[in-house]
Amino acid sequence: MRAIEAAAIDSGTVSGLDLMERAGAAVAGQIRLRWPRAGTATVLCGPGNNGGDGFVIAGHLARAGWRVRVLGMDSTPGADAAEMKRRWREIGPILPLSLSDLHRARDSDVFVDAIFGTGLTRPVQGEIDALLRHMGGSDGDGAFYRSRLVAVDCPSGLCMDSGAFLGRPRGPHPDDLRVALTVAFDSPKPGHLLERGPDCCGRLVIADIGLHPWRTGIGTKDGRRPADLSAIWPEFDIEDGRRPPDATRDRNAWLTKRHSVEGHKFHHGHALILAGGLGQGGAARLAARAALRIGAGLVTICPPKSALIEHLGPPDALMRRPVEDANALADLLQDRRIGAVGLGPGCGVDRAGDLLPAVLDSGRPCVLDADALTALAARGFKGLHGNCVLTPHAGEFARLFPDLARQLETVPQSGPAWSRLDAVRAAAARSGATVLLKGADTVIARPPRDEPDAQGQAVIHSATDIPWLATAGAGDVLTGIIAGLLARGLPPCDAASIGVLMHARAARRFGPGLTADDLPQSLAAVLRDLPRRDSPRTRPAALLEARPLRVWRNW
Ligand SMILES: NC(=O)C1=CN([C@@H]2O[C@H](COP(=O)(O)OP(=O)(O)OC[C@H]3O[C@@H](n4cnc5c(N)ncnc54)[C@H](OP(=O)(O)O)[C@@H]3O)[C@@H](O)[C@H]2O)[C@@H](O)CC1
Ligand SMILES: Nc1ncnc2c1ncn2[C@@H]1O[C@H](COP(=O)(O)OP(=O)(O)O)[C@@H](O)[C@H]1O
Ligand SMILES: [K+]
Repeated sequence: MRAIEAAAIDSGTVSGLDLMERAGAAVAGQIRLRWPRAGTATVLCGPGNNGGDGFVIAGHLARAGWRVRVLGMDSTPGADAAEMKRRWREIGPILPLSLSDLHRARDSDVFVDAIFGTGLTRPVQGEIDALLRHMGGSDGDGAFYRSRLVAVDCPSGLCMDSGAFLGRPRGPHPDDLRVALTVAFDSPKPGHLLERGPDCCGRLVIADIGLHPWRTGIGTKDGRRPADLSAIWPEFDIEDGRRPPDATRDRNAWLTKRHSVEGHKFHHGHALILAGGLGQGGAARLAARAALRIGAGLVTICPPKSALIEHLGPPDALMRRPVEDANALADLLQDRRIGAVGLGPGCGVDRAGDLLPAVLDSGRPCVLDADALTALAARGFKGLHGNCVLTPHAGEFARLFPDLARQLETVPQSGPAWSRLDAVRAAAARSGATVLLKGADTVIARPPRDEPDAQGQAVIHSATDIPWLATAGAGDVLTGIIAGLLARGLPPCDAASIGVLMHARAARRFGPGLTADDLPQSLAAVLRDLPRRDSPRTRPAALLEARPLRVWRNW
């Protein structure tokens, strides 16, 4: 964000003061939209530019007829914030940013948290810490403040790179400041989507402050985006927010129409799903059904011979072929038409460990999940290659990468804190495979390549609005979706990212009461409704509301 802002300011087209004015105006506008009757507002201003935004907000609300109280610090901010502070002083006083002055402001309809934003570098301490904890609720009236709090960029104390509160143990904490509305600028940041972010930010609104040209590269002097940003801003696509960009619509057309009119089923790929012993077949069958639904031309499920009987029922579209051991699998994989392999769900750790070398030696794109990950943790990463996708949940991730998982649990003492994004990128670099860490805040990273543009590309997918997706077998369905997309020819990181997106959309579309069995069926409806080139524009692009957090973000 800082690099984009710097590029915008360096271009001479816009000044820091302009950006601050736009940011403050956007927040004031959101407040007036949600509290249409002018009331009483208390604006809490910190020492930096976040505080600068606060002074702008105070001015806008005052001019709109609100009674505004500003609490601020006795500090000398940078030039832009100092100018905004000076302008506010022409309108009203600045009271001390203290707990006692906050208590005197309890008649307020709205409290604006403009204390810290993206510039937080260390845990908050002293009087401001006490004030934030009071509003958070551990020793105060949290529910009272929560319904009235509007955060500028983020709730203060939250690290925007990680979604962790600096100085606090990871995970929910009674002191965490949770707000009703967060207005952030230009784009959601990782901290809005990861860990505590979604819960603490409340309703998240992304306000456009005119930085697109420097995000996408249009309008910079040499016509390119700043080089160091290319890896983190390749795509921007918020579901339901606005008409999808061309790349997304091309992708949607590909997903629904398949390749060409002349194509036959083999052109749409053949996926192999390996299954386990008798009585364990459900997980693999879920994966196989999902691979069929996402559009693989053929899907074969491969249990050992003794378990074949378990797979004789529907779906009839599924092919069955017994695979006894690694040799049999290696023979089968001589067939070049088999485009991808799914290994792990319901396989049994021993069988998965036995079959794993044959899968890896074939060089075939593969998804390794569940028991295959446990087997992998025991044997190490040798043989993994760039066409492998690992799909661990948190427990499996800790088995595979214990040091990275431990680092994610330490109390962060400085910003930017080590994040899930960092951990998954490190895991991808170490294993040489695409890694997908499952959860409400799924993170996907591919191993770094030599080209600078592609280095460490990662994706965050937020599914905090669909808790019913956390149901037995949902992960098996995801394995099948990704295997199906790999068989259809998508590169591993794309197959993983698009797979997660389709998986979540299927759950969202079905709604509460979902079981994993419903997901493949629901996928058909999702594919049917994907916006395509002729889809109408649904909302103006200026304000993107990302709540429920249906944010698909490619970093
Ligand atoms: N740049 C732009 O063009 C635009 C930026 N915009 C806005 O600016 C925000 C970012 O501004 P920012 O970089 O000034 O950081 P901010 O979050 O205000 O805090 C920094 C201050 O806090 C201090 N500090 C840090 N940690 C602390 C602690 N634990 N306890 C105590 N102090 C602590 C730190 O001091 P220092 O670390 O230097 O000692 C510094 O003084 C961004 O979120 C958005 O709202 C918009 O206006 C759009 C245009
Ligand atoms: N709180 C949550 N909200 C939304 N989705 C979740 C949540 N927790 C987990 N998920 C998703 O649910 C699925 C569960 O997969 P997994 O843990 O492998 O379960 P299983 O092994 O039972 O299939 C994953 O896609 C994961 O991202
Ligand atoms: K803030």
